[in-house]
Amino acid sequence: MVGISDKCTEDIARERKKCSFSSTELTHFWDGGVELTKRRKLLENYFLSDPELKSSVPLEYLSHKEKYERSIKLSCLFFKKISNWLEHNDTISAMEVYQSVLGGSLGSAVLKDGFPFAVHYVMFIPTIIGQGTMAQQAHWISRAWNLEIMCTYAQTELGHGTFIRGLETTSTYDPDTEEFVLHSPTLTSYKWWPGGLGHTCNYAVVLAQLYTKGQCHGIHPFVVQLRDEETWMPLPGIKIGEIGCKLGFNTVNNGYLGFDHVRIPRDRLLMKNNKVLKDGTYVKSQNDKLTYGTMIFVRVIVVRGVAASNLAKAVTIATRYSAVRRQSELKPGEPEPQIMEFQTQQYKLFPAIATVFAIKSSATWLWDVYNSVTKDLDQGDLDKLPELHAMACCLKAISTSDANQMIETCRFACGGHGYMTSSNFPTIYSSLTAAVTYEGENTVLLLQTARYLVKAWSQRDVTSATITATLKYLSDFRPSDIYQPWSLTMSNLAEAFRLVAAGKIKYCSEHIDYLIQKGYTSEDAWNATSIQLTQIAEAHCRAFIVDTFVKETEVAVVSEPVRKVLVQLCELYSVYWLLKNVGDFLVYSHLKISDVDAVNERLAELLAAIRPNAVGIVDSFDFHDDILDSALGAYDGRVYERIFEAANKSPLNAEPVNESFHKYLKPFLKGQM
Ligand SMILES: CCCCCCCC/C=C\CCCC(=O)SCCNC(=O)CCNC(=O)[C@H](O)C(C)(C)COP(=O)(O)OP(=O)(O)OC[C@H]1O[C@@H](n2cnc3c(N)ncnc32)[C@H](O)[C@@H]1OP(=O)(O)O
Ligand SMILES: Cc1cc2nc3c(=O)[nH]c(=O)nc-3n(C[C@H](O)[C@H](O)[C@H](O)COP(=O)(O)OP(=O)(O)OC[C@H]3O[C@@H](n4cnc5c(N)ncnc54)[C@H](O)[C@@H]3O)c2cc1C
Repeated sequence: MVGISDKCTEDIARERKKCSFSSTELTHFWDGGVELTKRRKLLENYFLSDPELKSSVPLEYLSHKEKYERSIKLSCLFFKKISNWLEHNDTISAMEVYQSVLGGSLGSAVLKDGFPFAVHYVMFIPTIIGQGTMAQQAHWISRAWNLEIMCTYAQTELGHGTFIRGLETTSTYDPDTEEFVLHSPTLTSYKWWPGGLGHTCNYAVVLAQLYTKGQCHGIHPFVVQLRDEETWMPLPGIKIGEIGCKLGFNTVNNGYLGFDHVRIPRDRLLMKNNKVLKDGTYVKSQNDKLTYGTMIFVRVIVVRGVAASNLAKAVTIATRYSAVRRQSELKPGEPEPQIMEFQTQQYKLFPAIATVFAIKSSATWLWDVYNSVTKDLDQGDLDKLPELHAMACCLKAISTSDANQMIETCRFACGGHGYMTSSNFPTIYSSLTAAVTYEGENTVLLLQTARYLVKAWSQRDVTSATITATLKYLSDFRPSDIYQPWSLTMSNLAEAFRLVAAGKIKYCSEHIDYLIQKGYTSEDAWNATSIQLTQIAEAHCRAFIVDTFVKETEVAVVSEPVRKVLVQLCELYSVYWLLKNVGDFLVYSHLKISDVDAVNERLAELLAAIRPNAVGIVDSFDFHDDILDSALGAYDGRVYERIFEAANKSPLNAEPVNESFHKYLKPFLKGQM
């Protein structure tokens, strides 16, 4: 084995030397500034240096029950440590600390397979803020924030996750006792999935159909106590448990919950938006979709906190591995090349790197818009809610779906070793792929965006004076029939994405109208167009992402070498997605068949240009080795030693002969069984 390590470390060191820009500067850009990098590192040192938060036995070798028990122990230690930090440091806000802990990176170094407390912070508290009156906020936020209670968000049921108007749990108001009576009338009405619900939480926001004076008013949020605060026993009428093993999230303690006529006081209905008065009178809010606010919040944070962050990890592992792994021959007789020299390998890695930066720039836009719309909502101004909803839906869907596919591609890029748990791809993949489904299944979310786009198309002339920035290209749209020469400038590429989106939206709208004229109902026409409808949402989202990325590269306060890298990545993102959907560009943009060769050439040039900087770029994500947790992706490149060390942690290697030999194999081989 002597020498292997040196060769790998030399290979990766050489990569770093040939980098044309400062990786540290790109880290600062990625974090949002020098100060934010400092703060992130401070927090990482504080948590990751604590031996109590490290585990000697890898998670995968524990039983399901042991995994859960360890996750609770580590979560308690971890959150205790957060409280200690916040007590003694006021330089970093609580919000920032929780973001970095729950935001997919720091937390994953401690609990690889997810936190049972995550939904408490990410959904319960935001729901109280968004849906509770001032008095309810004062009561519940202080209890939840001080960790006197542990809470979850119980919306999905066994029978319905997407179609939340179809939820079956009922909450019927009884004016005589001024209570609501919660009930699960069927098996399919059992709550199913909420994180931490199984054994970790004693309170939940429960979404249920509100009945008062014999009338149903649709789904509303109620704070419900599930377990006794001392004994943790389920309260009378509460049927509760854990839903069992899953592809991932096995330490999140997702649970089920049923109610048998459980009574709760009237003030447990969160009444910021809708109210039930003592006598049972229902008072409706301006917009019944305000009840859906928490979902928007989570969709917004998933884009960067889950999609970009997990893809960045995967591509860091695969790129570093590709710099030290040598295989095959490029030219006969020459030494085996680093696998990153193969153009096909570059095509697996570099578009994923570009996608991380692309998602990040859109995520920043989305977060800013979310904060500004939330302020408007507090003033009663709902004008920008539809645009926020439409963009949160498509960005959540496209970012998680791209990350899902690209993480798999990064695993493929690592050959057989990518399939080892010690590569960390299984955990990265399983935690990301869940996001394709949770918080709104992606197809369903794309159809929400499509609904907004089709509506915007029909109104584009009437509203062109007030049209929002993300839709302006629809009112500017002129079909691309008039010949215009194709060019590979960024402005032409961005324009081509807009033309494709607008052209496809126009086609879908006309197709729906055509089917309706043929006698379809509008619902049937919608369903019969829905494949293309999901594609218009994707096209709109891609055009938006390209546009946002281009603008970011123009205004970023960075040195010229860093800007050059960003521009190359932006162009690669555009060219890659153009070629993936080349048919659409031929139909709807100025691209002609005779131009396609030049686009393919440009792709090859960009891959070659990014090649020398690839390791430097992924280094700029600056993942601590404990966060990456990968035998293939550690900073020093000592891949083979780490794979070997990880294999020797297998409990099977603790003894030379396993007892199953004596019990079964030997009698079997000797014909005695
Ligand atoms: C730092 C990062 C850390 C992150 C860590 C995350 C870890 C957490 C892990 C897991 C958590 C997962 C939690 C969950 O999954 S909770 C459950 C989430 N469930 C869903 O998302 C359900 C999806 N379904 C829906 O959202 C809706 O039911 C629907 C698909 C939108 C359909 O609803 P409905 O049928 O009522 O609506 P319509 O289609 O008829 O549309 C009516 C109009 O309403 C508008 N609309 C819809 N939704 C919203 C919204 N959220 N906000 C604003 N407006 C909305 C829609 O556009 C229609 O408008 P129109 O004007 O056209 O009539
Ligand atoms: C890891 C994980 C954690 C979760 N955590 C929570 C939680 O904390 N709290 C909570 O309440 N929930 C939680 N969920 C539930 C999650 O929000 C739902 O699973 C999700 O919203 C999808 O709903 P569903 O499972 O009913 O899928 P379905 O809606 O049954 O989807 C099945 C298929 O039907 C298609 N489909 C459905 N409706 C339409 C339509 N209108 N048009 C076209 N196609 C359609 C979908 O595209 C999909 O292909 C979690 C789920 C997971 C996987």
